[in-house]
Amino acid sequence: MFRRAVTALCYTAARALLALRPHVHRHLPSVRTAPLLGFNLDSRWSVTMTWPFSSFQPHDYSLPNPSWSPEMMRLYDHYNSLCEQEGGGKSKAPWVRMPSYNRLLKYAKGGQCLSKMVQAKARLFTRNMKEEGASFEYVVFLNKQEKMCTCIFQAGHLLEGPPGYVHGGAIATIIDTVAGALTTYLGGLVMTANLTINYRSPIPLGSVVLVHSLLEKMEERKILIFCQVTSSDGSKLHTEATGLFLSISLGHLIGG
Ligand SMILES: CCCCCCCCCCCC(=O)SCCNC(=O)CCNC(=O)[C@H](O)C(C)(C)COP(=O)(O)OP(=O)(O)OC[C@H]1O[C@@H](n2cnc3c(N)ncnc32)[C@H](O)[C@@H]1OP(=O)(O)O
Repeated sequence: MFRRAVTALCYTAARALLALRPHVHRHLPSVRTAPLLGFNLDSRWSVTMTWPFSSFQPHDYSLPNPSWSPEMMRLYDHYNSLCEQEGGGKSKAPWVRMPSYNRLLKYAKGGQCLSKMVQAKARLFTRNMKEEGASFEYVVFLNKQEKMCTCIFQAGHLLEGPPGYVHGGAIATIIDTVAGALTTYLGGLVMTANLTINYRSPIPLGSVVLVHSLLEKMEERKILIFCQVTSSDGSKLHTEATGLFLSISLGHLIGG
């Protein structure tokens, strides 16, 4: 009974979201589900926020906070200056800042009847830390024309792996997140099927790096992405990765 109610609620939210969207890109049918992940793609390929559950606007974690270092702010200001501005300025600009929230689908149930406690407390892995600057501080900029993303990532002290350096799992997480953001833009709801990572040089804890994610190939449901993590000036290669993402239906997430 509860399970059916949750499923019905999800579909109702999805339908409400789709109704909000006046235009759907004709060549990418699965992009219809993108609003579920917190952003909306209109006919000009801009990204605008949607929030289906109430008039309450959730916190956008991709905006600057006091923990951002001068280097993080410098890069943020640089990419932000390349973006479309509210009110129509730079409307031809290819770059868009992607908003980022700490939950995606409020009543997701992971294919089973999750307890109300789990549902209420579920938070996106990369946005679950209250202390600003302690773990993942990042902002993703999307280049619509080039089908690529650049993420500015500041790795906080709780992401330590080897002493003084970032944990390989944390690096994999930010790569998965940035590639996931790009593939969500390109293909709607997606899941990571395969991630292959080569760690080339360690990332100092607390430093700011760039995570570049680029579309390599898109064949039906399969989206192949290439990623590189470099120092903030681009001179040092830290990590390279390829990722295979598969477009999925909403049913794959919320179970049958
Ligand atoms: C701003 C907001 C942003 C939001 C930003 C959000 C960021 C978060 C991003 C995090 C993303 C994640 O971590 S996702 C969590 C980690 N991933 C998972 O848990 C996925 C678990 N796996 C699955 O659920 C499933 O295996 C799927 C969905 C990946 C695929 O299942 P399926 O849909 O049934 O597809 P299936 O028929 O098996 O395969 C379809 C085709 O893909 C191929 N294929 C399938 N898997 C693989 C594979 N690993 N390697 C090679 N090829 C594969 C098959 O051979 C087949 O090819 P052919 O015969 O057609 O040629």
